[in-house]
Amino acid sequence: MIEFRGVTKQFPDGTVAVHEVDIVIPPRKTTVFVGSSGSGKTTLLRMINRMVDPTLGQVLIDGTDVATVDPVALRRSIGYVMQNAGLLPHRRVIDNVATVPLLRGVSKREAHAHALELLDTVGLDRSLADRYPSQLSGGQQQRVGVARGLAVDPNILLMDEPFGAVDPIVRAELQQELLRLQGELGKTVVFVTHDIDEAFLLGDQVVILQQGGFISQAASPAEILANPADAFVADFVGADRGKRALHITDVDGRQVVVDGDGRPAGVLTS
Ligand SMILES: Nc1ncnc2c1ncn2[C@@H]1O[C@H](COP(=O)(O)OP(=O)(O)OP(=O)(O)O)[C@@H](O)[C@H]1O
Repeated sequence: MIEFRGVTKQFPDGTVAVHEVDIVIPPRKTTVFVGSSGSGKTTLLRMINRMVDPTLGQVLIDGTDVATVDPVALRRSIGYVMQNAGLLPHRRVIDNVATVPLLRGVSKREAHAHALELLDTVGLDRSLADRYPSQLSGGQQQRVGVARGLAVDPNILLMDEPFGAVDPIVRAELQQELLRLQGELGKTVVFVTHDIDEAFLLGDQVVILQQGGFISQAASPAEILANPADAFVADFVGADRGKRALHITDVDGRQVVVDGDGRPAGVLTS
């Protein structure tokens, strides 16, 4: 379990990125931070592995304040996947995946064998292992980024807009892959996005942030849709514009569910 207790982050230039955040991130579930640009999502995420330290308050992992843990050791024990995959361009795919285990002292043979298994896990052919990142598609690079994040077998996987830079079709594939992986691996995933649809698809818990790093609501997608905490949330999730309002129409005796834009969403069965 990860817990933020009264966490505020003010940068030296005076910008308050995160304001008095209290939140519990349950284990083995996916929690998504969602909000518009500059609402403090990345800053919150980076406080988990001490890439950023809070100005006030505490971040605890299983009851231990991360401020008491060596930052390098902490970072090497937590998976981190970033936008554009963040791969090292002059290193082969297999070396990119094996980077952190090698730094932790795992033998090269073992690290490479595990890296090949991880390519299987993320749905990449092992024949790609010897390529360089520039010889892969954007979606393949992201998968390598996920494999690298999983390479130390972390309990916690941090993902910062990992699918932001790929086209919508590849993005939908990667989202489904993450759902599959999460079903198999059961990591504590903390995922950042500015896309509410992605948040609702992936999140067991969705945390909606406003400018200034305030949490408007933290709940399951169903709870947020049913009971948006305030007008900001209602607007952000599109509830008040009828975007997500579903209704039922009768087509040849079958009840078809149609969304606010008139698109069929499914058929009602009893
Ligand atoms: N090192 C820094 N120094 C000063 N201000 C910063 C620093 N890093 C972030 N900020 C500011 O803190 C606020 C929150 O930034 P953050 O990157 O956490 O937001 P975000 O929600 O992740 O945004 P985006 O979706 O654009 O990545 C912004 O106003 C940003 O300009």
